Amino acid sequence: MLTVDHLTKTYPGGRRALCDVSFSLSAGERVILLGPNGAGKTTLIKCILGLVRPDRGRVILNGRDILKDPNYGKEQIAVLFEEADNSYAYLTVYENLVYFGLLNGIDPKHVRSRADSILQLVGLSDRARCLAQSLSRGMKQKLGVAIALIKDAPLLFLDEPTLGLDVESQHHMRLLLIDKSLSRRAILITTHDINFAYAVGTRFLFIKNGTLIGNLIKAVISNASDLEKLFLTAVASSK
Ligand SMILES: Nc1ncnc2c1ncn2[C@@H]1O[C@H](COP(=O)(O)OP(=O)(O)OP(=O)(O)O)[C@@H](O)[C@H]1O
Repeated sequence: MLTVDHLTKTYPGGRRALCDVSFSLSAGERVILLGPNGAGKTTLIKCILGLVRPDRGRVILNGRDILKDPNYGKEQIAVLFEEADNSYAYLTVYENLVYFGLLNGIDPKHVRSRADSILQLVGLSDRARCLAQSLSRGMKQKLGVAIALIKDAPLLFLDEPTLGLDVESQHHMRLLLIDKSLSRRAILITTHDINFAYAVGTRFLFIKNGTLIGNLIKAVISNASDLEKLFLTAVASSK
């Protein structure tokens, strides 16, 4: 579905944020991007989305180069950035979903029932009539995911989706991401939470200093502490 091919990026006046990064992502996969602070995770997502222009490389989605055809990329990828407040404070939860559904081309005849089912999926049905501004941080995060999901894009990118969530909300986020209703999508997630990563991921990419230093499928990893050990070893042994 998605092929990232030799992406390289140096910010003006900065050091290299991405160095020859290549990987692929198929439908049904939940790929976790793990890396220390400043490793290049957000830059990678932004380059794929065309929000940051890479110096070199290609991003091929269903055979089309989305760096040359950014509208196709925007259509096909839903994204939630770290701590991004993507909702309108003075609309209710439900109104936000209907608004973003319509904005993303959902048929007006179906947008309400789709909003209902997404709210149920993320566990926000009982808050449907609340103003977005009245939600707690965790609930806002759920609304953010709901807004990303209503787009019905085959690719979903989530940048640190559990940041600031309490234990129960983290648990719900895990259940949501492995729910069978999302199983046909390809999901790319950045996180620093190893337990969450292991519970949700089907494959793990390790990145350090802009370079991919590991690409492991879940079958070769026994548990979350094994994942942590493999990650720390890869980070320690790369320059
Ligand atoms: N707009 C920018 N201008 C200059 N340098 C930047 C910019 N954005 C990021 N960087 C630098 O690029 C490198 C990669 O940053 P990036 O935000 O992609 O890392 P990250 O892995 O997402 O980090 P974190 O885990 O802390 O969110 C860092 O050295 C960072 O300082």
